[in-house]
Amino acid sequence: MSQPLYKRVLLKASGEALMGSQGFGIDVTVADRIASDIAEAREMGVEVGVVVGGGNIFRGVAVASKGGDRVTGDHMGMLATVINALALATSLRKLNIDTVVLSAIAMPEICESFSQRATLYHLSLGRVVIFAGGTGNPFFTTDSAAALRAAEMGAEAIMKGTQVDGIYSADPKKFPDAERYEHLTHSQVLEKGLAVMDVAAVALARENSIPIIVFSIHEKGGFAQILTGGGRKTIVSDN
Ligand SMILES: Nc1ncnc2c1ncn2[C@@H]1O[C@H](COP(=O)(O)OP(=O)(O)OP(=O)(O)O)[C@@H](O)[C@H]1O
Ligand SMILES: O=c1ccn([C@@H]2O[C@H](COP(=O)(O)O)[C@@H](O)[C@H]2O)c(=O)[nH]1
Repeated sequence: MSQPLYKRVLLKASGEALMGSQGFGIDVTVADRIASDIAEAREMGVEVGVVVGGGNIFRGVAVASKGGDRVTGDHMGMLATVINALALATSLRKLNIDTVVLSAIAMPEICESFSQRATLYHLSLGRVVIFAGGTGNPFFTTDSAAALRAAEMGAEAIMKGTQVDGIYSADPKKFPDAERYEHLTHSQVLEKGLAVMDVAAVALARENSIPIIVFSIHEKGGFAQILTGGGRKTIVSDN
């Protein structure tokens, strides 16, 4: 097995990817596959924190766009990320991977509450830590939560596992001729307005000098490949 380049990373797993071909909700076979990729990373000795999106269930803008209250919509979106976190934890535990869910919104009957201290404690015991509930605040996204938790857990990189295999000159789903970048700086992502990740997330990663690696979460074994320096991806770093 190749040596990983990182000891501790934050995986941002696409919520939308979890629905598979269903169009909504969670396809357990997809959750199981993503869990097996995380298990592979653990077998390599990499400490893993995970933020899961909620796009397969709910995004706050859906309420706002129909004249509803954005904050309530965002609360619904954050609850969606808790559902996804519980599903992914279930898939990991089926593989005997010790996993804990820490939520930014207290719900003690369901999971532990987030704190940096709890995070570092669970990581030190070799557990996968899944961060649920985003940042706990409306008007943010789980990309921002990923950058925030990466900084708090001392992650060496944010691995954004998404629907596409890197950052392109334009959204490759809308512009098939768009070209993939191998490498960008955080500032270039912001200056060029490349919308694969939101501005707040990229700015926070830049401020804390945390590289972001964008890759496709649909590739089985793709996460381990990226961790060892292979695979198709875009690397965003300081220079
Ligand atoms: N310049 C770009 N390069 C690559 N992807 C882009 C770009 N601009 C827009 N995108 C789109 O951004 C999407 C990723 O955005 P987003 O983070 O919302 O999705 P996600 O990873 O599925 O997250 P969620 O967890 O919210 O479901 C890609 O699937 C792609 O279609
Ligand atoms: O910190 C956060 C994170 C998320 N939200 C809301 O949840 C949904 C789902 O997250 P995605 O990142 O879009 O997958 C998001 O659209 C927001 O409505 C939030 O309010 N705060």
